[in-house]
Amino acid sequence: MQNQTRIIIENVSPQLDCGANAIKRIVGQKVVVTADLFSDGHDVLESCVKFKHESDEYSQEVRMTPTVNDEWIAEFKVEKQGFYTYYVEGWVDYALNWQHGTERKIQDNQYVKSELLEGAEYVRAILALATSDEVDYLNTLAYYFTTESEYENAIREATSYRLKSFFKKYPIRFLENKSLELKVYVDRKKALFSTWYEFFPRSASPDEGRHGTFKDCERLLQRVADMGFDTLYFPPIHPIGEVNRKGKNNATTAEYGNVGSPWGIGSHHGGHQSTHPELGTIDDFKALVHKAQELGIEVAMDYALQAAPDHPYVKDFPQWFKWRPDGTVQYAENPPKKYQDIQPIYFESSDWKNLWKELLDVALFWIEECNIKIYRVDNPHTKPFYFWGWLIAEIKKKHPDVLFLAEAFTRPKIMNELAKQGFSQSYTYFTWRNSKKELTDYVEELTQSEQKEFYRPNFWPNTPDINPFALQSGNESVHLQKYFLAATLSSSVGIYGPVFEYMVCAPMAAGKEEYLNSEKYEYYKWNWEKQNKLTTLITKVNAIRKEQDSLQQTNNIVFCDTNNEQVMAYYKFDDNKQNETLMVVSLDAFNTSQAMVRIPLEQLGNQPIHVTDLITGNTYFWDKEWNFVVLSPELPFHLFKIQK
Ligand SMILES: O=P(O)(O)O[C@H]1O[C@H](CO)[C@@H](O[C@H]2O[C@H](CO)[C@@H](O)[C@H](O)[C@H]2O)[C@H](O)[C@H]1O
Repeated sequence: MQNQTRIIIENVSPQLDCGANAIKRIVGQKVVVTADLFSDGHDVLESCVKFKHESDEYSQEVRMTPTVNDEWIAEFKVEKQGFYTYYVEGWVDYALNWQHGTERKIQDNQYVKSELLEGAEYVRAILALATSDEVDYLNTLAYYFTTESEYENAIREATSYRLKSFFKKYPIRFLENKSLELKVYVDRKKALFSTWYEFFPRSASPDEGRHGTFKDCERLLQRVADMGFDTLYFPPIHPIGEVNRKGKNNATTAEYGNVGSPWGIGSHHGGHQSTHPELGTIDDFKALVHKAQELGIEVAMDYALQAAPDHPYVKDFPQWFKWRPDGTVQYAENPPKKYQDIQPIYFESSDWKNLWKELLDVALFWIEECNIKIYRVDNPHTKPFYFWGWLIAEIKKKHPDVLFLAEAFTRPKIMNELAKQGFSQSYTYFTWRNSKKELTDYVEELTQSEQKEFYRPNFWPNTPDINPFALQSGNESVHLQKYFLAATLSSSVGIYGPVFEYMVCAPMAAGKEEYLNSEKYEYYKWNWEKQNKLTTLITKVNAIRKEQDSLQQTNNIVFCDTNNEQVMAYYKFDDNKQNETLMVVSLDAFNTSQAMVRIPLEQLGNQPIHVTDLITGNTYFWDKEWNFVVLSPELPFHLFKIQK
């Protein structure tokens, strides 16, 4: 049967893949919904957005208002973690249409007796819905509209705002139409705003030549907290395989005493639900996580689904690996990288249900036993998308607080798909974006395309796998720039800590982006007491990020023109425009840079501004559109708070 609705609803936004995937928000954010709505003829339309949290029985609704060219808009706030659904509903509002037409006839001095009788029908139709204190007024109206002697009162009330508000409140949704149901997934704030520090727990020992322990890590927590980091990410903490163990500098054979790569998980000491004996016990780890929490730090664990040849899984569940005719398993790879010390999990195994359950149990074990709430997921793009969709949904059902960072450095569509499958944050190409154009284009792509709805970037200037060419000079100014850019362009930032802070930079070989003597294959003794300019400025920038709401989100950004290719500037604002900042960064690590910066006058309300550099405390008054700045390699950025 043909649907008789007269409303066309098109271009509902935001939406992802026709509702197949959810957009993302954090608690307290708004979803601003727009849609095109129109019908044949000239009748008055009405529309609303209906939304509902998965735990609610009933939907709530907000009315849409027309903007231009048949586009309508409304917004709603998401208050709880988990899924919300929303859709647009539209109808021809015959009551409002009646009021609109009657008003025009009255203005034209026409006699509207028949229209008033019709109006009485609309008034009676809403009587049943009205509250007791509204009923009297509506009854009076019905009386006026049907009584000749009350004609003057009737035409006054027929055109009144009061009646209009009744029709708005109790709409008669005749032959309404509705859009597809869409989804938004709501996370806690940490999903959007986080400051990560990574170190290898085995390098936490203060004693030369001694393997670090969880207890040693506890002593470093205060330092991490003092620097303003809120997320401490550890590479895997499980027993490390002894068979095929890697040696220093990625050697495929280990020498006596080599500690191996922590991602080579599993040995006779246990697998993914055990801790490396030299780091300590599960109780020690629990104590560390607890102490970190007291200092406002969440410990993020690595979730790396692979097994060393001597992992207990290999013997106990051989069906979870793909055996070749020669009785071996092909080692794992992330081309061109070769991981000769680990075997990939076979997700298509005929025993896949038990396998998947086990992998879920691993994640739940650390969540439920040790209160872990953040996972950095190793190489998710080498495992099936549908597995991640399932796993994340299963965990979120019980623990909506748990967040997942996708460590996938691969093709853009694959990285996007992982985010759509539920990853809360993702690594990015920031690490390799250096010039003003590269950085601007990349951030605009992340914040102005559809990606802004589902992909939460986490900017890392370096990782244990990536010693980027840009940092290999060991130049302090470049390190300062990189941290500043990462921490102010994106609301989530992370560093592979001591190596970045202390500007360790020797590459494994010329033309390679791997670290020489990488901590991935040996432990270090760091002089954690050492403070330098980088430590001080990172601490300062992190403290400012905590105070300035505009730096706690990524999408509200506008790049500003400058007349120097080595100087970039960008303006950020919070959702209510209560907090506004302006960043100016020199990309020249060797020379003083001067530039004229064009401030975004329109966004600033076309008025003069005071800018206070939150790093130096200096204030400037800018009453023109173009303003002069000078930056030196010693302090290559301004972080201005804007005041009007
Ligand atoms: O493949 P990616 O570049 O995304 O890197 C991640 O996964 C790797 C495999 O887990 C991991 O590689 C390290 O561990 C391997 C297994 O022990 C070892 O063979 C590699 O030499 C070592 O780099 C990498 O660290 C991780 O970030």
